[in-house]
Amino acid sequence: MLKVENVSKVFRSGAFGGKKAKVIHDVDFEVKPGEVVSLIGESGSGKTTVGRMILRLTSVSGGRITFEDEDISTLRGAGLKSYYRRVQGVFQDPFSSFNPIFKVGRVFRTIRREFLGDLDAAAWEARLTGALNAVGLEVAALDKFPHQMSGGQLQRLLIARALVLDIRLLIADEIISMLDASTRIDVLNLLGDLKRQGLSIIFVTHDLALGNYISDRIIILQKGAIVEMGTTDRVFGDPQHPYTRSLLDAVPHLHERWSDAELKDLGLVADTARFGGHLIEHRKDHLVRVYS
Ligand SMILES: Nc1ncnc2c1ncn2[C@@H]1O[C@H](COP(=O)(O)OP(=O)(O)OP(=O)(O)O)[C@@H](O)[C@H]1O
Repeated sequence: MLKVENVSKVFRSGAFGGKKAKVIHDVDFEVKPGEVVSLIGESGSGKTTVGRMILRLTSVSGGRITFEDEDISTLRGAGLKSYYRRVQGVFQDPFSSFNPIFKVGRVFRTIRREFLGDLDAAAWEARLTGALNAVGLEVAALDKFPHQMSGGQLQRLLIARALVLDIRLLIADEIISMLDASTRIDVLNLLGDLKRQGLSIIFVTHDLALGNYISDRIIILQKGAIVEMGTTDRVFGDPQHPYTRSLLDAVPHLHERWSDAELKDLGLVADTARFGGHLIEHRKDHLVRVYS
């Protein structure tokens, strides 16, 4: 579905763009329908730049990106609009996506005007209600101002804004790093639900523990290059690259299960695991609670 083929990125700076910095080196990977792929790496490793290139927010310097067999760099006008109906991004700071002086419903009116002008009022209402319900919000939420909502609710609204379109791929760039533990679980569970409904997700994170929980495949980026890529079980269970190993070593207790006695002491069920220093209770693919 999405193919990122030998992509590189050079940023130019200085007078007349004389200074060049190559920040992405021959990045090559694929995302299949309904697949969650995590891009993991330290700050500055190039995760956001890769996501922005896929979203065409920044250009590609070398290689190419295709979505459903179309080279996205060639898309213009109606073709580009159609692309954004299928591919959308949600970013780290939800507050920055809303203008504080307008009610949050405005972002949905903008989306309708830009992409869904052909829908009549009833079809639009049905679509909007469906998208909001999918993220656990009511239409009444649209009447609030951003400051009247929590970070998690705003993040849900942004996901709903993407869902109101016919998206097939969501780029989720550090979308839970600013949320508190319980809201993180809500948003992760929501992503899990969307994946089960067939949505592909590129989950950008520096947090290996969360990448572990949510992804089918893991891509480890270091200084703009992929150093390791594979199924989540393989990368976490048998890391090949020293950089992956060092990232894993930095996460305490990954994969370590609490003993039954410990769980009993805490009054928890056995289906509980400890990820990255958090104790995560999960049932049937659903996170229930995180204990820090
Ligand atoms: N517009 C730009 N101009 C010049 N350099 C840039 C620009 N955007 C990003 N970079 C550089 O590209 C490199 C990769 O940055 P990027 O934001 O993609 O990394 P990241 O892994 O997403 O980091 P973080 O987790 O901190 O967001 C960094 O060295 C950064 O300084």
